[in-house]
Amino acid sequence: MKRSACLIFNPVAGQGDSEQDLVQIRSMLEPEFDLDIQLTTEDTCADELAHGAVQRRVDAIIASGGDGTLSAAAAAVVGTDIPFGIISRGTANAFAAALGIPDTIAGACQTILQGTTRIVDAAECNGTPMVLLAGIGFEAETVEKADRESKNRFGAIAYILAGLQQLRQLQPFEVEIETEDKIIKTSAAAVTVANAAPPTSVLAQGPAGIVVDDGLLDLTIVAPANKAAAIAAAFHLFQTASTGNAVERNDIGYLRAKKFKITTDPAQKVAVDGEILGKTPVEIKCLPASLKIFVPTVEEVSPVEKLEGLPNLVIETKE
Ligand SMILES: Nc1ncnc2c1ncn2[C@@H]1O[C@H](COP(=O)(O)OP(=O)(O)OP(=O)(O)O)[C@@H](O)[C@H]1O
Repeated sequence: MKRSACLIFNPVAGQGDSEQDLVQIRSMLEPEFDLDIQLTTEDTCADELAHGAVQRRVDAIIASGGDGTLSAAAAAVVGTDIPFGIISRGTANAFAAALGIPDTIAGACQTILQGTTRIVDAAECNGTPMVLLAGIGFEAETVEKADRESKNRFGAIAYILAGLQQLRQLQPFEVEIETEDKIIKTSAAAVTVANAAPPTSVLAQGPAGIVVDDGLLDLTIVAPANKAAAIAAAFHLFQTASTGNAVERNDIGYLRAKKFKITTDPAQKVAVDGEILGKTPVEIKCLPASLKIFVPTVEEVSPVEKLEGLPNLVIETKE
């Protein structure tokens, strides 16, 4: 008998042809799964559909859409033992990048079909489930500026444009961060608490790698003195994220803990997994080993050599 799976599909996500995408997903998954396809609408959000599927005790829940759809569906699956599949069709696809899942439809479906699962941590921000990260200050303002129209026109560049626009109005704030064993007070322009983060979420990249199943959250504080320092700090974070080194600048700090209580003066906007949640204060805690996700059987290894395409290329193999 085929396994049952609920496919939650956002028909307006991303910039592709969603009818064609759905045909491709069905042709790959239906031979293996008895698919119950549920389309999101303006009023029926992915978490409502995923909650329904959890109650029906399906064998798998698969979400397909942008990061908004994926994190809303994941939020409903957190704390259950139902495996969760991700098929990204959005603008930034941070969810897939953070969890090491292919962002092509074929690669994502293949990952689900192979059936390998991994149990990862999730988190909770003021009671709302979170899988990736909470951005306080700068990032939340950027999320709000990268609106639907801008994403349709510019794709992922919308976030960079919104970030540059936001840099012009860099507003530092006072922050108090309380962990299980200390209270830290400082000034900051951005505070980011990550359970998992893609390399492109530069403001989360203080530590030398964010581990998604260590039972801990990683907090990064970015506190540049001016716009030039902000650009230098962002570039440094970008570099450290690509090389896997921890940051070494006085205006960037980081720490790890199971939970954080964060207050700011003045109150700052908070974005959780790319959606505006509200304003500070927030309490964020790790929910260890609470989400089972389909992952590739073999981790993709980045190639160590790339020579093809170079002009007049000759490669001689030595004896
Ligand atoms: N059928 C629909 N019609 C209009 N809006 C919808 C529909 N289904 C979902 N939505 C809206 O889509 C938003 C979620 O979009 P999602 O994140 O999946 O895609 P995206 O915005 O293209 O991707 P990204 O977040 O990567 O930019 C939610 O705000 C939801 O209300």
